[in-house]
Amino acid sequence: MWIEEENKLKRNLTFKDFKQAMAFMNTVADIAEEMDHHPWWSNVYNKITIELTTHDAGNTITDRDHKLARQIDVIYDSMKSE
Ligand SMILES: C[C@H](O)[C@H](O)[C@H]1CNC2=NC(N)=NC(=O)C2=N1
Repeated sequence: MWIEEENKLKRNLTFKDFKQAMAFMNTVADIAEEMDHHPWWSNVYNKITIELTTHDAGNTITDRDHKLARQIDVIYDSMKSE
């Protein structure tokens, strides 16, 4: 699950394969645009590292980060069962 470190929420996710990781990123991208709140993330094959912090608040953790984190958990949990 998420850890709080260096004023960021951090989580590492693993997927079935690269395609599923990309599908996840595209789904989250839509949510991030709707929320106008965007992750810092990196992908290597079926693994994604995500860090959430709020730049507008001086790179601290705000409710916007927790809200996006919850949305990310919902999307990830829905894909794991695929
Ligand atoms: C101009 C734009 O609305 C702001 O820069 C938004 C965009 N996405 C953002 N994402 C994150 N993580 N933090 C922000 O403060 C933020 N601000």
